[in-house]
This record gives sequence, structure tokens and C-alpha cells, in this order.
Amino acid sequence: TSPCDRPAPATAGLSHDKWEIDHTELMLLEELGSGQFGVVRRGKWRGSIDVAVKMMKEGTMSEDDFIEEAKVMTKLQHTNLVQLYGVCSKNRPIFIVTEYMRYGSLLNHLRRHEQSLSNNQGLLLDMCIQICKGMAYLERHNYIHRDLAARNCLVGTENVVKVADFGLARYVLDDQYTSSGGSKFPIKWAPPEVLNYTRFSSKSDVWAYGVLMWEVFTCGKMPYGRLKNTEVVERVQKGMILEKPKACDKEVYDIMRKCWSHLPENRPSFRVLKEQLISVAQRLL
Ligand SMILES: CN1CCN(C(=O)c2ccc(Nc3nc(-c4cccc(NC(=O)c5ccc(C(C)(C)C)cc5)c4)cn4ccnc34)cc2)CC1
Repeated sequence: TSPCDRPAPATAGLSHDKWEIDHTELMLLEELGSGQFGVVRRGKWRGSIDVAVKMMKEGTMSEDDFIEEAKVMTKLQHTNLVQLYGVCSKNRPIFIVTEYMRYGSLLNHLRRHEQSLSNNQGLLLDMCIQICKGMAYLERHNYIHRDLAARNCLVGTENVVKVADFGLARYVLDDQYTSSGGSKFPIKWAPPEVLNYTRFSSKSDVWAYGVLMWEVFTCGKMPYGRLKNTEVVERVQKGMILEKPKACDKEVYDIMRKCWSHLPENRPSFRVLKEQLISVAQRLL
């Protein structure tokens, strides 16, 4: 059919689609750091809303595919997910604009506050429960994270913890990151079916969540210490799992271990995990 036959897209005629942010309404402030895609800065949107702005370095991401997906991502809304406000896609580099989390990554937060956190099992468990709630929401919406880890969670005021960058891994162009043989692939958070067949699912997110729980209860240790990626792959295939962190109660470790069941179908769902963690927290605290 010729273009004039086709019905106009629903947003035709609107000056901006609702996920499109007008970059003249953004004021860029200090740099927060840099990640897979380049520099991230704090900003103000419409004069008063605190935002984080990822400025996508050219050639680091498949931009058109991401801009299409952004329409779906803006609809994912939960207190334990870092909210995507929108994108500035009319200029290059494109900007990804999200809510701002003032205390940075959970990994750095754990390492910075190890002293006070290491004997506060209640707070560590609460962080895990918050992340589990965010992941249970994604699971309900059949949304797979693909790179869940403490480095990809963020800390806000009053010990709020949120999951960030869910689904973004699909748009990274660097094959050192995307292929399981690559130097940047998150091997230590990957289950056997991802290592062997890159078969991602909410159950592979559950495996990664178990490793994230281990990161939380060790206050940010590197899983499997200095083992090289090839050594980790070999041991995970043979069923080796991470040891119980000192600060961690046996019951909590038993839940971690279930996340590392070899077969995905033997791992609990995030919905079940949430119930188990909440009942352990009630018994323990
Ligand atoms: C007292 N401390 C002082 C130092 N400090 C900070 O400087 C600091 C404070 C707030 C920060 N907040 C945020 N920082 C970031 C941020 C900063 C640097 C890098 C990144 N990460 C990325 O850009 C990034 C992450 C993952 C991925 C893939 C696709 C691989 C999964 C791709 C890109 C995010 C994003 N945010 C979204 C909402 N809030 C933030 C970050 C850092 C923390 C507080």
C-alpha cells in the first residue's frame, strides 16, 4: 500500500511524542561518572526536576532500536525501578533522561559504608527485598533485565534502592560486552544456560539476583575473587557456587542457593523470592 493509504500514526501531528524530551528544557550540571555509553551528568528538567542524563557516545548503541523501545520503558513504573522520563532523540548525541538517585551505585555505596552495614543484617536484607520487588514487577511485565548486578542498582534518600538500566543491554553495540566470550560480558552474574546458549529469561535474572544478594551481604566483594572468567565458567558448569558470606544468616544463604539451581525451572520466581525474603525478615528481625 502506498504511504498515503496507510492510517497516520497515532502521534502524528503532535509536536513531540510524550517520551521525547525537549533538550531546551534540560539544564546539564556536574558529571556523575561514565559508563558503557559515555558520560552521565546530573541535570534539571523544566527548572526543578532532578534528573540523570546519559549522553550516548556515537557508535556505542543501536539508537533507533533503543528509541523505539524507550516508548515501552517509560511505561514501566515502580518505586524500585529507576524511572525513565524520556529521551532527547532529535539531536546527536541522544540523551537518556531518568530520575536522579543522589547516592550513586549500590556497589559503591556498599563498599563505602562497609563498617556500618556489615553488622546491620536488617538493612542488607531490606535492600535485597526492595530490589526483589522491582524485579518482581519486571517479571510480571515479562521484562528481562539482562545485566542485574549491584553496579546497576542505585541508592536514593532514606536507604531507597532501585534497579537501573533494565533491558538496556540489548542495545549495546560493543561485542566485547554482548558476546559471552567477550572481555566485558558479566560472566560472574551469568547462569549455565546463558554461558552456553546466551538464553536470557527472568530465571537468568534470578541467578544474577542471587549473586547480587551475595554482593550485598559481603558489602561489595567481587564474586569468585580473583578467579579469571574462564575459571568461573568451568566451575559454574561443574556446579560450584559462591560460599556463604559471614554477615549472612543460614536461612538467607539457603534462598541465595536456590537462585543458583543449575536448571532455570528449579529457580524460584521473583514473586516467590519476595514472599520468602519478607517472611525471613519478619522471623529474623
Ligand atoms: C557521596 N557520594 C559522592 C559520589 N557520588 C556520586 O558522585 C554520584 C551521585 C549520584 C549518582 N547517580 C546516578 N548515576 C548514574 C550513573 C553514573 C555513571 C555511570 C552510570 N552507568 C551507566 O551509564 C550505564 C550502566 C549500565 C549500562 C549497561 C547497558 C551495560 C547495563 C550502560 C550504562 C550511571 C545514573 N543515575 C541514574 C539516576 N541517578 C544516577 C552517581 C554518582 C555518590 C554519592
